[in-house]
Amino acid sequence: MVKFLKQSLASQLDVDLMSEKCGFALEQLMELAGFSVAQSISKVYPKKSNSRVYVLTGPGNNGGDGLVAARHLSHFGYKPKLYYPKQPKNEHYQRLLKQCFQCDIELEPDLDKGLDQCDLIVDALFGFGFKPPIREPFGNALKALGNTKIPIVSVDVPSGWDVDNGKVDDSCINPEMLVSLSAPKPCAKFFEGKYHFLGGRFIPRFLAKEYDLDLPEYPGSEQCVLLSKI
Ligand SMILES: NC(=O)C1=CN([C@@H]2O[C@H](COP(=O)(O)OP(=O)(O)OC[C@H]3O[C@@H](n4cnc5c(N)ncnc54)[C@H](O)[C@@H]3O)[C@@H](O)[C@H]2O)[C@@H](O)CC1
Ligand SMILES: [K+]
Repeated sequence: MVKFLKQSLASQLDVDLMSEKCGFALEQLMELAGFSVAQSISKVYPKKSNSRVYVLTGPGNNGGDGLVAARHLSHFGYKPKLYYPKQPKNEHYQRLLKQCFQCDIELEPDLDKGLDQCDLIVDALFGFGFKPPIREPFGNALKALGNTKIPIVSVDVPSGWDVDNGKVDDSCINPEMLVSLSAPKPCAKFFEGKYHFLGGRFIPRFLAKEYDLDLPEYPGSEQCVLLSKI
């Protein structure tokens, strides 16, 4: 079984990946992370019955993964829409959003309407950078996700959960699928959904060793691996 990467170490790993030590750019990692999320979704939710995907996109890199996943899902034949209430001004995010628009992905700022008209939700609001308490408008969005019956796919961390300790109360969201990125965070121990994937296949072997990560084998050239299925 893989080891869990607690919040402080996940941030440190991120820094190491993008330092001179490893030489990655954020754009590269995010592309691979988001692609692995889209690929995981395509393995579980057939596009015929789950084509309308509402991607809830947060203000940080977890949201960036959501934008990348939305673009790839569109290429795979799904019909994503975005909830993106806090759009960062920096060029990287502006480019990711433009790429979504060029794939005919629209914004749906009306949360109720977006949830009403989708078959699948991608929760890309917050990952390992989340620090409670929640600030609006995201409290509202999480409340809506906590009440819906539509399946939720959470990117890296179920949004609103404590990264190291899991659910903070009964109103927390219950994703059906979790795609952990690079390595599962400790909150994944409390995940009770059906499908737990690992994606973000970019950790160099020496770094995995340094962080004492026992990563599973990815099958062939796949970008994701199913860790457990209930
Ligand atoms: N090393 C990796 O594995 C990689 C991780 N990536 C993604 O990057 C994520 C981490 O990204 P970040 O460090 O940007 O963090 P997040 O995107 O998890 O969250 C940070 C953002 O959320 C806001 N925020 C934090 N707490 C809040 C609260 N209580 N209420 C409202 N807003 C709040 C912050 O102001 C910031 O904009 C990972 O979970 C993963 O999805 C990938 O993009 C790239 C590589
Ligand atoms: K998330």
